[in-house]
Amino acid sequence: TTIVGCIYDGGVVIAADTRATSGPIVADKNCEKLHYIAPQIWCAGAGTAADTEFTTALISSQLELHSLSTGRKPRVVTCMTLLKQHLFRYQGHIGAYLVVAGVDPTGVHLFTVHAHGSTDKLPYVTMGSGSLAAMSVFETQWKPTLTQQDAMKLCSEAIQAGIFNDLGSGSNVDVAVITADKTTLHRGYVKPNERSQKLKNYKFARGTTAVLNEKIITKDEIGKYVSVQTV
Ligand SMILES: C#CCCCC(=O)N[C@@H](Cc1ccccc1)C(=O)N[C@@H](CC(C)C)B(O)O
Repeated sequence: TTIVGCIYDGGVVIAADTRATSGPIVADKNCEKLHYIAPQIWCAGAGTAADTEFTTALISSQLELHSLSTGRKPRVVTCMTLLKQHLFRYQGHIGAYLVVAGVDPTGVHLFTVHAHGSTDKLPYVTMGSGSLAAMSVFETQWKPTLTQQDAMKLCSEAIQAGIFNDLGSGSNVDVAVITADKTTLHRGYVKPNERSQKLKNYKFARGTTAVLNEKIITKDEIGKYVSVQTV
């Protein structure tokens, strides 16, 4: 996985690749790594797919209950604190590595939360197996004055660095843009690895493969050819 976050003068952008792996196998070529926490708080996840999915859903629920009880909009720092306390309690056994981003009444915020419970608050962040490729893009191109378009392009390029240089990352770029007035999710913002049309269509007419012999058998003779256990 390659996931990134970047603050700009009006909000925050997070982005992710869409590859899920199981060892050398690509288990999912288009999975979703950007998770909804609250209307203006979203989370990008790396690590164990199940852990990132369930942990973000759990904290989203806890944050909504907290927001209802306080009668206030949820804060990004509250989300980060709930996540770090949960993950710390499980001593790293919940393999969730998260970029938490959003806008709340106190401003624009971007955090990272690691599986063991450590957190960072930064203007730009990268995580996952492709994080070094992505960070090379930020360290060479980030600047304090970025427009929304600049930030979206920079995050997209950082994800593409992971997609093309890290085998744990691939396929498409998903992007979420969070500002004071709305959140926009761009699923498939860039699709740099779409398969081209196959050169030929490999549909062969019936009879292309010769039938060498044919045997008609009755239903109760099937047992001779196929072992079928009836439980
Ligand atoms: C099989 C299957 C479904 C996905 C398994 C699965 O969690 N893959 C993990 C790698 C991993 C981790 C721990 C144990 C085994 C395999 C994976 O692809 N993580 C990516 C992010 C998630 C959200 C898709 B990324 O960090 O590379």
